[in-house]
Amino acid sequence: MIVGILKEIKTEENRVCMTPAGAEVMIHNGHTVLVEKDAGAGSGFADAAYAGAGARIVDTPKEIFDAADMVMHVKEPLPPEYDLIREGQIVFTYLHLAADETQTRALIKSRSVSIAYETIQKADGSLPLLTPMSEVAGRMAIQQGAKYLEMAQGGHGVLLGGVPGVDPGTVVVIGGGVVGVNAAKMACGLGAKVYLLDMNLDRLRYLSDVMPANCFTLMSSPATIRKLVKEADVVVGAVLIPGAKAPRLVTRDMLGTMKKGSVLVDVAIDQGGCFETSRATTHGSPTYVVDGVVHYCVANMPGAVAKTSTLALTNATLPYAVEIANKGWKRAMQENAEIKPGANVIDGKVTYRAVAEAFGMAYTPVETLIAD
Ligand SMILES: NC(=O)C1=CN([C@@H]2O[C@H](COP(=O)(O)OP(=O)(O)OC[C@H]3O[C@@H](n4cnc5c(N)ncnc54)[C@H](O)[C@@H]3O)[C@@H](O)[C@H]2O)C=CC1
Ligand SMILES: CC(=O)C(=O)O
Ligand SMILES: [Mg+2]
Repeated sequence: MIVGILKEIKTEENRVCMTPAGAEVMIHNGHTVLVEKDAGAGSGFADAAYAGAGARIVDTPKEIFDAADMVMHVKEPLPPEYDLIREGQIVFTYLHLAADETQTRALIKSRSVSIAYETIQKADGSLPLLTPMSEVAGRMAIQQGAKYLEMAQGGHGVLLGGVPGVDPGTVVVIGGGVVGVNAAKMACGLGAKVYLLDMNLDRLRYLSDVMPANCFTLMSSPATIRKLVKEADVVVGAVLIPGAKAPRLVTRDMLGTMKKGSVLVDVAIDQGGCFETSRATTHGSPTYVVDGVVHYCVANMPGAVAKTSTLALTNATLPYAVEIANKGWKRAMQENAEIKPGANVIDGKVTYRAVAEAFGMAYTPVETLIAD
């Protein structure tokens, strides 16, 4: 198979979807790897390192889309790329379609085989290609929250850890999955008072066992969220219903009850966001203010710490990419039950139920497309 490694074009996105070490493994499996010029530069990988691993460097994304059987990215395809995607071409990357109807329609039109990192799923329900970036984004959420609490950044001037004789800040984390637990750990480490909310009681039992004493676990409900946001200095949105649009948990009305200069960090913005007033922002212009509350809603947070993130992401994606390249997408989905739910849009059909439901489109079970 010819595998194409595209350079990211999203604002301030410095990650790359495959390292030179990954390219070497792909090539040892008998594949040809094309790498767009400077694709790895933001993550510290020079073209020469890819060439040394046996990859071919090409000048333009068009050359990659024209030649590759499978194109890989980190972030979703953007409008300048839509018309370059070819029928039958495998597109393997984060897609987050339930929050993006334009992209969904573009992928339908392309008749490509679009496989989303974020819906590849293990039998225990975990999302192995989302987890590493959720670890990064969860940890970053507290760095960002702490920064935007500073007065020069629009915050109300609270130090999350407090100091002897002065109360620490209060952090409310909604969603106790990978993002949530990583955010809560960082906030606890700084010495903040941390509330960690989830809807899953077994998960709350586990969290209450493993988290430090300054982390309080609570069952998530509108009433609990309404009460806690009034006290919060930082609220982190970290919920997920896999593949679906995020539920709106902090409403416009609740926002009005929050402290001026408090900070919302909506990590779930890539699935549409879990605060009613959230809209996606970029690293170039990461925040805006509504009702005096600073909103940070960057949809590709890990892109800002690309050296860590690229390594963490490619550790997770490479085995799946190699399996898809070795077997082709159909056999990979027939033989690996984790890859099958990655199918989002295939040959013009929406094959992920939550995406179809988000836009009232017809749903085609992927099983009907991979049967021999
Ligand atoms: N903005 C960015 O750069 C990044 C965003 N993300 C996003 O962060 C979000 C969270 O991801 P993960 O932590 O990996 O997911 P996860 O599946 O590990 O955790 C989600 C948690 O939310 C809980 N939940 C669902 N509904 C809830 C509700 N109403 N109240 C409280 N909890 C609720 C679930 O029980 C689960 O424990 C996803 O949308 C993911 O795509 C992840 C990485 C980077
Ligand atoms: C998960 C995701 O969207 C990201 O890492 O950018
Ligand atoms: Mg998008």
